Order: sequence, then C-alpha cells, then structure tokens
Amino acid sequence: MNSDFFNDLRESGVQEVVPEQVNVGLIGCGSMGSELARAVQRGEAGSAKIIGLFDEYQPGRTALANELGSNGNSKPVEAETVSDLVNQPNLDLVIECASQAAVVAHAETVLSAGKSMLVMSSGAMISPDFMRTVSAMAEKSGASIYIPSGAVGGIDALRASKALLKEVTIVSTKKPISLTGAPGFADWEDKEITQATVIYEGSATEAVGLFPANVNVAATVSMAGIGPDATKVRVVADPNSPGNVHEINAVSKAGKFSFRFENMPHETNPKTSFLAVLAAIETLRSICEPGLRIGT
Ligand SMILES: NC(=O)C1=CN([C@@H]2O[C@H](COP(=O)(O)OP(=O)(O)OC[C@H]3O[C@@H](n4cnc5c(N)ncnc54)[C@H](OP(=O)(O)O)[C@@H]3O)[C@@H](O)[C@H]2O)C=CC1
Ligand SMILES: O=C([O-])CC(=O)C(=O)O
Repeated sequence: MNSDFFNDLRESGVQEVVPEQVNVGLIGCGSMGSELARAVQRGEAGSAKIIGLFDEYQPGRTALANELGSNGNSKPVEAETVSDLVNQPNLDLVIECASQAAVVAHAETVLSAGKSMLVMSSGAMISPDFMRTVSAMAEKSGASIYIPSGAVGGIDALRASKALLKEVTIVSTKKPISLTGAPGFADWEDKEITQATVIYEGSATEAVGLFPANVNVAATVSMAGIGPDATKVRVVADPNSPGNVHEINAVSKAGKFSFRFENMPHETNPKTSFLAVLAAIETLRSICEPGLRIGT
C-alpha cells in the first residue's frame, strides 16, 4: 500500500490497521516458487511470510531455504514431507508451484488439515471428480482454494459471462524449446520446426494432460468459463514467437471478447511466463489484505 496513503490517514487521526502475518508453506522451489518467495521476502505480498518449504528436488529446496535465511532473516523450515509442512505451527496457507502431480498427491493432506491452498498447476483441478472431492474437503475443513489467473487475464470477464458463453478458444504459442518434455510434443522432439506449426488441437480436458507444464492457463480459462470439454485449445510451436503467447477468444450473448498476452518467458524456465509469477504474488497479496477488491 502506498506510504503517502498511510501518512494521510495518520494525519487525519485514522489508525493504521496492521494486517496479521499470513504464514505460508511452499510446495515447489523451482522458477516460480523461488521468485515468489523472494518477492514475499521483499514485502511485495503484504503480510505474508514463508515459514516452510517442500520440494522433491532437495538441493533446490535447500538452496532456497539458505537464500531466504541469509542476511539475518529467519530461515524457513525444510520439510521432508508435505505432512511436515502442513504441521508447521501457525501455518495458514500452502502455495503449490510444483506440478499437476503434486496437486493430486498433496491437496488432500493440505485441505483436510484445514489449511488453505493456492494452486498454480491448475490443470490438476480440471477433473470434475477431483475438483468435487477437494472442494468438499475444503468446505468441510473451512479452508479455501485459490486459483490465480496465472499467465493470462480476462478470467474476470469469462466468470461474469459464464452462463451466456457459447464458445471459448485459447491458442497458446511458444517456442519449441518451451514445449520440450511434454507428452504431446514427443513426436516433434527430434524434428526441426522452422515456422509456426500446430502441435495440438482439441479440448482443454485432453490438452492439460498432454502439455502439463504449458497449458494450465487453458484449465483456468475453462474452469472460469464454459467448462473443460467445451473449451477449445490449440497449441502452436513457433521458433519466431515473441514469447509465450496466449490468445483467448470468447463468443457470448453478452458480446465477443478477445484477449492476447504476449508474455515474457521466465529467465530460468522458458515454459513459464513471468506474468504467472506476478499473478501468484498478487493473489497472495490480496489474501493478506482482505477488504478492497478490484475486478470480478
Ligand atoms: N496457472 C498458470 O498460469 C501457470 C502455471 N504454471 C505451473 O506452475 C508450476 C511451477 O512452475 P515452475 O516453477 O516454472 O516449474 P519448475 O519446474 O521451475 O519448478 C517446479 C519445482 O517443483 C518440483 N516438483 C515437481 N513435482 C513435485 C512434487 N510432486 N512434489 C514436490 N516437488 C515437486 C520440481 O522438482 P523436479 O524438477 O525434481 O521435478 C521443481 O523443483 C508448474 O506446474 C507450471 O506448469 C506455470 C506457468 C503458468
Ligand atoms: O506460463 C505460461 O505461459 C503458461 C503455462 O506454462 C501454463 O499455463 O502452464
């Protein structure tokens, strides 16, 4: 919050409300998790504090714990399991920045303990059965599940017009290097791609399994809007793509919407857009500062 704003409040005699610290456990200490943790430490996510870390890649977890604990700062606990993470005293929220598999493996442990969860690998939530199970668990334990907009925007408009939507398409274009390792890219790994090439066309339901580290955005778009079976996805490999580009087109009885995001890839993981990290930080900040909400 702008410091002039608080100065004005003080001068006018209104007392500043100090928000309570929100204690966070992080699953996934890779590109996004590390960047998010650094932003939290710089105070960019309100009153959040990272108190524990878990990553199946132990050196990554240790490196981040040491970095956060340097310069006299308190070092987060390195949890050996997600249960250990969840059992940290006063933990409020678990942030997942790992993989769809991590969400499937650990959501139950987190939510049944009454801890809220912010999910970045939103593709895991696309299965209606899984979504029903975890939502019921959260409802029972009083926890919340947060799914940030991630590497796209326009989620607010899709949510608002949900009942009136007739058609939603998302086209995700990335450089071939950003698609490597995806099951849906297996047939292309050894081929030279010299121009924009459609790699996949189908539903969001199928796309998130074929490109688990590339089209979580399609899952988020589909859950906000017309649903995963009806949301059409196209994945394009283009060596000349200006970045990770996502284009969303929606036709509804409320109008036609088009959104285009030409995202800068993250420095250490070109599959992930930097905007997705910013979206995670902003969601966390808004959890820490309940009150004013801008956008749907
Ligand atoms: N919603 C959205 O819009 C977006 C979502 N994403 C998703 O966010 C997630 C994080 O992205 P990013 O940080 O770039 O990915 P990285 O690969 O850089 O980091 C992920 C880290 O999590 C670890 N990990 C993976 N699976 C598990 C698990 N089951 N349990 C514990 N740790 C695990 C990885 O270890 P190891 O390397 O050993 O597997 C790695 O250290 C990804 O799933 C990505 O697809 C990304 C961009 C946009
Ligand atoms: O960051 C992006 O551009 C999109 C992405 O990887 C995802 O949705 O999984």
